[in-house]
Amino acid sequence: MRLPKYDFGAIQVPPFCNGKVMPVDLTEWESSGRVSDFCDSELAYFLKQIQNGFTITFVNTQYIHHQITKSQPNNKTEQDHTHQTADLLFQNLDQFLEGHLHVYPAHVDELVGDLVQSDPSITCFIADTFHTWPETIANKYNLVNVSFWTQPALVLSIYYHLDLLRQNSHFGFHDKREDSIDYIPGVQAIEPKDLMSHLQATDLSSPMLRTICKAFHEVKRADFILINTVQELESETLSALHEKQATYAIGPVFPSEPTKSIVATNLMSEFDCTQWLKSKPHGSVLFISFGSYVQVTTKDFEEIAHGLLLSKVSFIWVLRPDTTSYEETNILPVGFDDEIKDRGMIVPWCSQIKVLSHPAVGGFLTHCGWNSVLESMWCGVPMLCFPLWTDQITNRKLVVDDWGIGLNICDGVKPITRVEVAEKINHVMSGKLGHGLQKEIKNVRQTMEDALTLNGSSQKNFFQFLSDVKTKVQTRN
Ligand SMILES: O=c1ccn([C@@H]2O[C@H](COP(=O)(O)OP(=O)(O)O[C@H]3O[C@H](CO)[C@@H](O)[C@H](O)[C@H]3O)[C@@H](O)[C@H]2O)c(=O)[nH]1
Repeated sequence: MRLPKYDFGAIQVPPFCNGKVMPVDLTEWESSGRVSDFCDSELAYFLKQIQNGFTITFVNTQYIHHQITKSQPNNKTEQDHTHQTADLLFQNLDQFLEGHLHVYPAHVDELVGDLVQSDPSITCFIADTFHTWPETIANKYNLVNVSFWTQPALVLSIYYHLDLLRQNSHFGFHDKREDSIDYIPGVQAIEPKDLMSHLQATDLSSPMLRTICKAFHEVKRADFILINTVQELESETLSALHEKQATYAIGPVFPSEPTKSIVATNLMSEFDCTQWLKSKPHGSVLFISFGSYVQVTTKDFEEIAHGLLLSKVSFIWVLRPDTTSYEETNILPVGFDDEIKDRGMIVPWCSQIKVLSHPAVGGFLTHCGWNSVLESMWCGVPMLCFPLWTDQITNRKLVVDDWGIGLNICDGVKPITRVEVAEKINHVMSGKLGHGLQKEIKNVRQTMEDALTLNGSSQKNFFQFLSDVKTKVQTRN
């Protein structure tokens, strides 16, 4: 079913909610290859699981839908309704967020209204926690409101208690307090420097902070919150959240055999690194990736490149075409290719989880995006942390300070230097330090595996969630 095109008015943002509405049998969808084209694999798998006893309608954005269609040269059945506004997405984040706040909700409202009218059996509404409108819309159409959180419980809990941070002058002031934050329920004392980057800002009127304040006000009124984390890893934080609201840790949300997954995580084609990895000794290769969209400054990029040369380790480096804002296509230092020869491999994209699970890989230099952290833990690969913004700053604390499964690449205050990069790489890849990290990460992997077994916490939480949703729906009816 395709809904009519909406007019996005004066603010030009990528068209959101009028994309593709898929009343899906995901089994069929997958075998027809459509899931594999889908860029948000977390959500696809999540939907597949949740299908248990439910019918799912998946609403995709028109922009993403267009990207998917474009990537399929043989797909002649889909019409292209999309404006070419994609580049605006990150070129002007503020403008994008203004659209997100002011234009988007009306369209979601209209879309959900149409859906509910055409199918009155729709009872439940699942949306990403960062959205600012779920409560209003769920209420209007009498739907059970489920918030889906894609970062650690620690990060959710901090956003959840923004009011406390403000009362204590740790957020929203120019001369913020610099002492530890020890009053967030279920959260051990945390330093202000470890807060998410958005909370380090002081301009409360910025579109980002307005979005955050509104979204985390809304989430308090959700009926249920699903979190892509593991109960045993964040038990105190989750218990404290659960006292306030029904919260379910159901992670890690990726296929139980991710290396066999047919779900691509991006529309860029994946470079196959297997043959190259086969030629390398066990645990000798460092994998480097900064996720799907953050950019590295040109200075940091250069220091990392030189640090790699100095370290002498073998590596695979994912360099997306937009990894830095360099205009030139060749962004690597002069002579880099000659120096690395067959020691290093640069790829535009690959299957990260396949690379991480290869025995030749012994370390991961990561920006600490939550999916990367989960995947690294799953594959038992110690991390070298280079957080860039948002939750990555706080995720680093979990990885290095709390779980002891990674090292900092730098102190986060002074700029990184090539010498320090090389030293840290060598620490992770060899010697006593590396072995200690490996021991800890094996325990974490075991915890994750246990959570996913039939009697494990994530499975149990998930079934509890399904049962609670059914009860809630019945009560409402
Ligand atoms: O060559 C590559 C590089 C990455 N990936 C995948 O891309 C995803 C990257 O996700 P993540 O590590 O979470 O990073 P971002 O794409 O940067 O994720 C955004 O969303 C996350 C979840 O909300 C946040 O934790 C991050 O801070 C935010 O930047 C992972 O599944 C990787 O396996 C690949 O498959 N191949």
